[in-house]
Amino acid sequence: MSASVYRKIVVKVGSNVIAGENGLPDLSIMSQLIEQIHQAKKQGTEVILVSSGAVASGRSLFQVSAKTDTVARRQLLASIGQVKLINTYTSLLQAYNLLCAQVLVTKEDFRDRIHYLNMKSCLGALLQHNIIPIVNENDVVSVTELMFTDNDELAGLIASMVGAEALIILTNVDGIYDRPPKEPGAQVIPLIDSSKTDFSAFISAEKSNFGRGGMLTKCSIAHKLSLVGIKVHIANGKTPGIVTSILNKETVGTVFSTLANKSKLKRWVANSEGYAKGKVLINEGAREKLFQTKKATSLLPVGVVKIEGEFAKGDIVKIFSEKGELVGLGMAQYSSDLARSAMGEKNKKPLVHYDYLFLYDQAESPVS
Ligand SMILES: Nc1ncnc2c1ncn2[C@@H]1O[C@H](COP(=O)(O)OP(=O)(O)O)[C@@H](O)[C@H]1O
Ligand SMILES: N[C@@H](CCC(=O)OP(=O)(O)O)C(=O)O
Repeated sequence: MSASVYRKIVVKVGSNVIAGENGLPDLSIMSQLIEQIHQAKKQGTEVILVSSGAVASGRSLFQVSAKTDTVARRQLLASIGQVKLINTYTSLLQAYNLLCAQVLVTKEDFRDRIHYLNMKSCLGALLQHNIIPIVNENDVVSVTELMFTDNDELAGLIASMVGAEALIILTNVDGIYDRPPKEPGAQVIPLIDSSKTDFSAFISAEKSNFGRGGMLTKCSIAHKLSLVGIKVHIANGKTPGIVTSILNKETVGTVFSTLANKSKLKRWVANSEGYAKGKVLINEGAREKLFQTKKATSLLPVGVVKIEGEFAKGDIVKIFSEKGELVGLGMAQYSSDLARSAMGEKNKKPLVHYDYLFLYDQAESPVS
């Protein structure tokens, strides 16, 4: 058996892969997936599974009355269905003498560095003990604005957190097509240059029956992960042996090229955009200095022209150029009040230290 191309991967499986035509979980697909995870582990790859499918599983157990409102309906189905989903994985893994762990998370758990580190050490301990973490959103408490866009976003955050080399997104199409998949002549794009950010030319907002975010979310996550050196594969989870094929370097599905590797701290910052508390506007001189110098440069108050919103020490802030472009993200070293008083002044402590500064550096060349 050849060694896998990756040492650590996150595999995300969508509701439409887990669920058959009738919306109920498809046992043969799930067992195929588990068999491939077992195979990957034998090839020396650590695997974290991010699995959707709680709502679909709930549907197979219980019929919610038509009068129940949409939020309660989802909570009900997901909370009932998650038990079945994890039990199904547990029994499928038993055949290989493997244990799994249920990890249910919310957006809040990614909000600050302490929560983030707690979750990270739990996942680390599970992997160390050869247990497969199976992650899903905690749909009981994650409602409306507290929700992740979808589990693709969650999987991206997990991949970044654990320092995975790749995220494999298993969906119900063969990859990203050069036009809506049902259009005649549509072809899968094998490799996408991650420095591109506009995917709207060939990706429609169309979603599969039970999907939440659609293909555009997958692309924007793939783009973000490529900036921190994580490869993203998008492939059809219903195709037998698909994970094994990817790990054996076969050309299947779509892969996003990666850009230069970044430190773990920068990975965390890079994936924290959704949690930013305030905005920092910098002048052109500061922007040039941050981008052009070969030296590690921190963001100093002298280059800051405006602070918007309130933030505390340790919060993530968005950094904008004077033209209004989002140029980066950083962790503030002090509060918005102190930042306002230091703004424009020389010889002040950096507002964002270089180690906690992530710049959207489009100039880096892809290293696919
Ligand atoms: N260019 C494209 N290539 C592939 N899929 C596309 C494209 N444009 C839109 N889609 C839609 O994206 C869907 C996959 O996203 P989604 O429904 O969120 O799946 P999942 O449940 O696996 O997360 C496909 O079924 C397809 O309908
Ligand atoms: N947490 C939900 C899945 C939500 C979700 O993002 O679904 P999908 O777009 O199919 O990955 C569930 O388990 O049913």
